Amino acid sequence: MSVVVGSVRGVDVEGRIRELADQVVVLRDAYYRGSPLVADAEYDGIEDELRGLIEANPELAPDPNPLDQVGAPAVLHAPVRHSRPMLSLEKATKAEQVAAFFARFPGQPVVVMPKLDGLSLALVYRDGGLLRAVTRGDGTTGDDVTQLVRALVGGVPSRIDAPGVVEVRGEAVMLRSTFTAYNAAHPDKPLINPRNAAAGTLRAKDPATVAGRNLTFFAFDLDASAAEADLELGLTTLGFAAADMRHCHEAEAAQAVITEIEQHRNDLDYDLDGAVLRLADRGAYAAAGTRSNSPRGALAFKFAAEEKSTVLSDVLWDVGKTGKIAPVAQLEPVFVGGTTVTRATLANQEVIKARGIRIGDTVLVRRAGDVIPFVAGVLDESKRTGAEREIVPPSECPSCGQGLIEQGNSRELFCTNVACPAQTVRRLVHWASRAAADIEAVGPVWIERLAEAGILEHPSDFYTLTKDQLLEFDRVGEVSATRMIDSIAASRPVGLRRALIGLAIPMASEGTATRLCRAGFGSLEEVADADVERLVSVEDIGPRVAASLTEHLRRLRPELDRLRALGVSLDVRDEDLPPVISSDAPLAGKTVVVTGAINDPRTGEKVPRPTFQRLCEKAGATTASSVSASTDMLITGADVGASKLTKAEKHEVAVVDQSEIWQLLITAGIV
Ligand SMILES: NC(=O)c1ccc[n+]([C@@H]2O[C@H](COP(=O)([O-])OP(=O)(O)OC[C@H]3O[C@@H](n4cnc5c(N)ncnc54)[C@H](O)[C@@H]3O)[C@@H](O)[C@H]2O)c1
Ligand SMILES: [Zn+2]
Repeated sequence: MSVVVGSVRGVDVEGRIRELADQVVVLRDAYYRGSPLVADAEYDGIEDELRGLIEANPELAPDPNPLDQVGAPAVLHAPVRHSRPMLSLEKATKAEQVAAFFARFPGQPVVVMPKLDGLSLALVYRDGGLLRAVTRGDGTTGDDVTQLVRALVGGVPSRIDAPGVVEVRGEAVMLRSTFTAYNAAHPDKPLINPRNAAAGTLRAKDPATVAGRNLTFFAFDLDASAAEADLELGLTTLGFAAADMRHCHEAEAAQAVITEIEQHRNDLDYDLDGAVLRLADRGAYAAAGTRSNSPRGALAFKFAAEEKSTVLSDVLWDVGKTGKIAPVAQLEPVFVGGTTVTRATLANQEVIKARGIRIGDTVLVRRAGDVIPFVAGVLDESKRTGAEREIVPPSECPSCGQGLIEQGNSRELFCTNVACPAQTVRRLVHWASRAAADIEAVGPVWIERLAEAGILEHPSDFYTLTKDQLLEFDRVGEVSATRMIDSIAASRPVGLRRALIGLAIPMASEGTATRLCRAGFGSLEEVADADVERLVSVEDIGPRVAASLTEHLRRLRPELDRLRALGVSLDVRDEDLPPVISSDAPLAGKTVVVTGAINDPRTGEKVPRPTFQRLCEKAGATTASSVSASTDMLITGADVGASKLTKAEKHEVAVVDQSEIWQLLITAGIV
């Protein structure tokens, strides 16, 4: 499209190129200083348009061309020149571009790995000792951040077993778990996203000011005269955690790995914004050389954006099932994380205050996987017109009008009225939800109508509904009334675990319900009658959760009796008991590690690794994520990384092809 714009505007092309080039410079500068003005996806759009115009009109290329430059002329505290430039990467979004990359290097194996979203670091070792750690900077000169790296970055060995000068490059990321924990502990100064957090951490002048902001290093590049030719093997032999690399010999296999990485991007504890393809052989990579700002021997495949900016048009205060009143952002529709988002959470009033968010602001919205979209912060405050409005928390419940109470450090608001209509509806909707009783045919709209009519207040009321009662409502026929009654009836065997989930006890999670079942509780009444002491003896149940369980279940005790009387089972179900593994299970007592791509041999279909691991567990195995001395067996799928095999060899672990395990699973009747 950008090229069309250029040719239509004709004489304007030169002006447009200048405008875009200026924008790129300004946006990069802000970004590398730690306060981005737009989301990455929008910045990339500007670069793409500029690139398109310059390709169509090479004679109009600006001089200097910002697209030929890397990073930004950052403010450097302690400049260090790199041994060779730290470059950007050529970008691809289509399978044809992957095929073209393979065609350029016939016969060369390629590793495909996640493109981690952090910041790159060069680690220089001399005679085994860490000499310095340097940021990318403008690609030629970076900042010496050795002190900070020693204090805060995990995965950087202070000594390695290698002579002479060795340079390892990789990405320092803030793990998602660290990011979440940090923001929970510092509601007054939240970090906007893990990438920005990592970059900001290594810009600090004094490690003390960024305590707790721990980062993790994953290596993806190695310069050493006496190391293995294979990149991954070279890195892991020296003791570095490498980005998960998969060896591929042709474009199709690489494309499959790229797709797999994208599909599983949210199972990982770090952000990734794409996959990187790179020649596996270090010599071949070096021989391929570089362009003005990117190596020829690598290619970055970009994934769909998980962050975008949009306008916050309003804030509503939503009453939840536990009475919590939470701010919900109303957004101008924006396509992010694979769907169009119009609502996002704003957490609580303290978060709003800390992030300085106002109605009318251009905000950054983040949606990663199944995580509820949330407003991460305000972008570009200079866009404010003065028409923005403060976000004012309500002083009374938007549903029942009762005064609110504030709780905890983040001053969360609660309506404590047990008869609050909004809460009643939310609790009923929760009881009917899939994770609980799963009353599929009675959706939220119906629940609200039935509650308004006064015939639905407690979960037990579902089980007294009659077809005649339903037929009295507008637009309800015989068929839908029967469907609803049948669906309610089918939910009677709900059982201990899902009934407990359905009752939405504050602080009790789905995991709490699972653990109570596994700990030997036979019914919900038994949980309700247990004292705190017995509850805390269950693994992972602490005193606060136990107190909440006893308090709320005691209040709900009459409701449990009503449910029972109406034929609802609150007993533990077989499927919720710990699996019984007999000593003759085919993998009993074995600790196994699964690696590579797993396919069901009967259908040829791909099987996600966690699913296959669960099958192994059913066969008696304990699964682990990495090979160690206690591993009994490494189960290999297709395209296995060299490092796992080397490690298995080192620890004398049996390497077993997946086909043998499938055979065991089939014979034992597990699949
Ligand atoms: N929001 C903004 O205003 C703004 C402004 C400028 C740049 N940006 C963003 O910054 C990025 C700019 O590109 P860039 O040149 O910094 O990075 P890039 O996207 O070209 O990729 C190069 C970088 O990828 C990293 N990387 C992660 N995993 C890797 C792996 N396995 N192998 C090799 N490299 C790996 C390295 O740090 C390397 O420096 C883009 O994502 C862009 O959206 C945003
Ligand atoms: Zn209320």
